[in-house]
Amino acid sequence: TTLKTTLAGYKFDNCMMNAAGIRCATVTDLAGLRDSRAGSLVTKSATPQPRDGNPEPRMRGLQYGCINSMGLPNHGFDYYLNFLLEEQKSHPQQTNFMSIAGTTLEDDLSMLKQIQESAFAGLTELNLSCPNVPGKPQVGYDFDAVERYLTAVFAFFKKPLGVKLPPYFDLMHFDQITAILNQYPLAFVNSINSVGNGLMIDPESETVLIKPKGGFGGIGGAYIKPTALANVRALAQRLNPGIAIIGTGGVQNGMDIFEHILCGASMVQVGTQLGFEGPKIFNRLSQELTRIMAAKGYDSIADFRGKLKTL
Ligand SMILES: O=C(O)c1[nH]c(=O)[nH]c(=O)c1Cl
Repeated sequence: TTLKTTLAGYKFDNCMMNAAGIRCATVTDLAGLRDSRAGSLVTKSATPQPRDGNPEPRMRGLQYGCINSMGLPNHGFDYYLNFLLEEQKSHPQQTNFMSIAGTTLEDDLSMLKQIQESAFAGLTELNLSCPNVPGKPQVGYDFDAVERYLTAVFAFFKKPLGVKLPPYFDLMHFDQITAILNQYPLAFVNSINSVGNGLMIDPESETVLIKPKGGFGGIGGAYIKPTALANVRALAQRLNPGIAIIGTGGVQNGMDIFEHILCGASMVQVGTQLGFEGPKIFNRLSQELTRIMAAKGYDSIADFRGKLKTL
């Protein structure tokens, strides 16, 4: 039984990795992921300059997941590109991802131009779905903007690139977004980001839990697995076969990873639960998934990827 996977022509020893934003903001965090059983790592979404992010408290663990309104705190584009370039020299056997989330198209294009001209040989994840920058709507919910962004990007960017999408909740929206995405040479689509602008309350103190945006924040964890699986499945059913899918959302155990792959994912990312358990979680998840596959008689994830049955 093997957990290895391929995505956009790149080989990974393990089909699981971190989700951008969780335990990946500093070199120490990133080295911890590299030294774990994860098959790859993705950096915290970068902006051209370092950002402090939103006022605290801005993230809270909950009974079945978490709420966050971090506001894109990060050490800036150069910090993460430098880490990834060093990694290529010290650990050439692992392919990594760089996540970028400019607050304007110009910022995204500027970072992509620097990636294009750099020696970075991994994959780029263009985050179109940060729900927590006050005053900035999610690009992923503005289909004309998605078209404008991808047309501008692919006018010059030749390295492997995918997009991180927000969750959609209407079958027409799945049709519309995939009709756009299928027009571009995307290496992958990563679905989903947190379910935006949820609200969690402390009824004792009759107060919201986080400070930014009156308490509104992105929801992650077990709460969002049904939405995540539906998005992975709907995209897999509609995207050109050349566009791989990364499944993200609601993963707590090996069976959740199995379900994402059954829906069509070639790589599965772990966020909230990684935040709770740390990179050692990939030992547990790998063991659990291996046991599930062995019990079902599957040797590799290709044996069951996308093979969800309907009734
Ligand atoms: O507030 C954040 O930093 C954040 N939080 C999220 O839940 N998803 C994102 O893409 C980002 Cl960029």
